[in-house]
Amino acid sequence: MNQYDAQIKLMDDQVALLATQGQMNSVGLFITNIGSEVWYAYDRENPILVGYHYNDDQGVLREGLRTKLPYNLAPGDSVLLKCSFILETKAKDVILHWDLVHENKSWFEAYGSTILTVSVNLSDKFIQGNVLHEDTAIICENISKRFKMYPKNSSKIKEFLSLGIKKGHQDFWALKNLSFEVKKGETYGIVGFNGSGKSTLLSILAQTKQPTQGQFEVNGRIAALLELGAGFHPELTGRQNVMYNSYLYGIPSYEIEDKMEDIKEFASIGDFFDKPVKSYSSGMYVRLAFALAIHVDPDVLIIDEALAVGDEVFQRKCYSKFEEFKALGKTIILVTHDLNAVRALCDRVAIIYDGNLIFEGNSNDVVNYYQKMSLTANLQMSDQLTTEVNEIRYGNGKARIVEYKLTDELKNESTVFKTGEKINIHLKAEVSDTINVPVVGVIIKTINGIEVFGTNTKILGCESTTVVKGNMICSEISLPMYLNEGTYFLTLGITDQSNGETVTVDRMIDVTFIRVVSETKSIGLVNLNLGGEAKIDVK
Ligand SMILES: Nc1ncnc2c1ncn2[C@@H]1O[C@H](COP(=O)(O)OP(=O)(O)OP(=O)(O)O)[C@@H](O)[C@H]1O
Repeated sequence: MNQYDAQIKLMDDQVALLATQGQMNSVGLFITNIGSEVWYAYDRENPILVGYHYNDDQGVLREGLRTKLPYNLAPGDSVLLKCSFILETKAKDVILHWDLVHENKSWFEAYGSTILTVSVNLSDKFIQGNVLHEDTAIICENISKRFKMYPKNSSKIKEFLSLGIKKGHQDFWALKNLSFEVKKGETYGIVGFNGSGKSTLLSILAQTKQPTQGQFEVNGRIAALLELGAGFHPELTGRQNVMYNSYLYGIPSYEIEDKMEDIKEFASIGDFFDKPVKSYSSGMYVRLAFALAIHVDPDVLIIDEALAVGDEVFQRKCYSKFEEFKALGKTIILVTHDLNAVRALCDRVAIIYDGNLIFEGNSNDVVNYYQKMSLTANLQMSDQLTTEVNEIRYGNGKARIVEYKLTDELKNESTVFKTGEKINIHLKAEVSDTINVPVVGVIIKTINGIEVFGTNTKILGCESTTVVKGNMICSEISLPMYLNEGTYFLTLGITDQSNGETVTVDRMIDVTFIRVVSETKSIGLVNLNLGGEAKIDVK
């Protein structure tokens, strides 16, 4: 068995390798302590990564790695350096030489790139003690990320050849001074509109991108499910990709070989496990990626939208894995547009808007706030930030709810109901503009925001007639309370559902709450014991 001294992770997209001539298709890394290049045979059977090491006649350890790119790079294209591998060395420092080459049938034909040389002091930089507080899983301080936007490929070459004197790019700040902390065992959600910077943030945490400014630290091993199939090589089989990726996670091959059958079983993709991943459906990609991520035994699991692709059975399997992870005190960072999943899974949530972290709080408050944000066309951040989260109300204003009350079966006003009893929800709204198809609705949620039930006057069979300015909408929705004992929040609203579209007219989120008491005990959110029967025989 090997004894590993250090794990090197080297990433820096600010110093990406740049092809300058010909078509390049491989990235090579040479590691040497004395500066002379190490050559090694290229294995065509295993084209993704070839590792090599030996002690030279002076007893110095030499290493080389090569990664075949799945595409050709043209002049002006660059490639992000990302490397994580186990280095067997007793040396205190090493020098890494990165370059791009063109690999032909039997040999590397030409060089055509800048060669990047990096000195790595292993003792200082990579064998560090844990500097975080032991309760903290992740801490980010003033993280910013700038991308360089080049109008044309040639702008990049021109800038490079002028040694940076002629600026050919514009700066784009995708993240601006983000600071937050995630505690160990927390499930932390990140929501935000398209392009707000969520994936960029996760890539930084997963260490596939570097922040331009700021610092962050992660306590423990991190596994990330980023964009679909990221990290998988299309030509390799699922099994080979598992080996390759676990190598990147810094897990020795004997350890992952022991887990291979479990990974295969969890992924449940049958014979496809031994077929090239380029033949996979998007669902299969996710199954393999998720199976791998949870089996590398991470302390922190990062998930970017990936689960939406899997089918329901697999999603349920993943959610039960989440629960297991949470129970084990592991930390999860989840980016998703599925607000119900955020409510159900996350302890705390952050909203990222235009690269800024604008709001952080418990999942229910943040999701309510975010829903309001989504419906507010012109977001004025300063106004939004002063809004009280427990008074969230929005809509196009064509009608306004002016009165609501809850009554029991005897029409007495109440907020306490027995399981099985009827609840009547009365609502009155003043109309200030024409609404073609007014529909009144209610949503019932648990304290932690899970939507238990929702209905509306349309679903319940009411005919809607057009209302105009000066009219009053009066509605009553009656529902049997089959909820289990507990406290539930009600959201009330009016929508206009003409022409197949649903436009929110007035919506009051979590405007009131009820308490449900139950004489018959049961488990879960609903109580079906009222009509339930049971038999037990002893034979
Ligand atoms: N490599 C890059 N070069 C230039 N701009 C980039 C790069 N990667 C991302 N961006 C830009 O940074 C911004 C944030 O992108 P990011 O993918 O992080 O957003 P997101 O919130 O994850 O979006 P979505 O919800 O659509 O996935 C976007 O404007 C995007 O165009």
